[in-house]
Amino acid sequence: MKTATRAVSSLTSVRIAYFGPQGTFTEQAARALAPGEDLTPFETVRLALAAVRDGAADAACIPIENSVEGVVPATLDGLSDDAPLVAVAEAILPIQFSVLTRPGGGDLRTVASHPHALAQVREWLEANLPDATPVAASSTAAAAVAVVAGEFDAAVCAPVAIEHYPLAELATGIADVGEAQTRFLLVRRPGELPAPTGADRTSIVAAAENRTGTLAQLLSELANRAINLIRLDARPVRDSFGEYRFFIDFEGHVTEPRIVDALTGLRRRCHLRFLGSHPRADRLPATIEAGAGNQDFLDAQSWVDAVLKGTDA
Ligand SMILES: O=C(O)C(=O)Cc1ccccc1
Repeated sequence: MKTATRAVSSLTSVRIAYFGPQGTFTEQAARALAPGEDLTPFETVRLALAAVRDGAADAACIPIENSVEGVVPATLDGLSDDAPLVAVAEAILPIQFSVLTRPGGGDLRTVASHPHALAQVREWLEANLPDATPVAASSTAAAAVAVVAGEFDAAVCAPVAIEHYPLAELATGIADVGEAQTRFLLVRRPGELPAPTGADRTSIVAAAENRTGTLAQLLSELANRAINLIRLDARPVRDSFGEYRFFIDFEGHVTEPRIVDALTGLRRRCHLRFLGSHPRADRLPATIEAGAGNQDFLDAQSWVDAVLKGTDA
């Protein structure tokens, strides 16, 4: 299976929490992001993140977004609540599914999986298992565990799940949308940042006030500096209906002068949480427009410094 990853080489002998149980897509991503490391499964994204926050794990691997279904809400909420965590690496996995059942067959009345997985095989299920009721499970592999326990009749899983559970493969390689991909993050407590590569992603959460033009003003801080926006999602703040947090990803790394300039502009306008700067799994280099490169920002700063010193005007 082709996997695009940017691994963090300094991650030696660390304990990695991942969204499990064994056999999830997230476990595959964790193996790609932290090869050879000690991996520990957690039942939910929130528990994996809590393990990093309380020091039980040094990093956590979690799914963040899917090309078909969009963001994983539990991940966005888990990163914006509680103590800050930052992403230090990402992996993008191609996603296809297997349908697993108990050996020996029997009626297939229920089919369980993670909601993102069910949404990605809806047409296949309607055509092939029209009598099976889809049931949400906490993860694809949790659905396999439940099938082994007799709670459901079939599970939509990662193809590797068959290696972990005593189940039979009813179908494999299925996906309503070919080329579906999911992006995963490796997150740690704030500390040393991965070095800039020229093909980086910076992620922030902005808690903007509900006023006319607020979001446009935030985005203009990026647009005015020719910084390419690569993701924008809103999540409700939960305790105040109609209020949202904006998850904003853009090209570039927090150590670059053009990004520092944008972040200070954004910070003046609203409360921010920094969610990390790390290499992009797709290795797409940042778009740099004429007059908006780091040297242009440094030159402009030098001119202001010279004006202040009285050596230029
Ligand atoms: O449940 C899993 O296996 C996960 O890792 C989450 C997920 C679910 C569906 C597609 C990609 C990732």
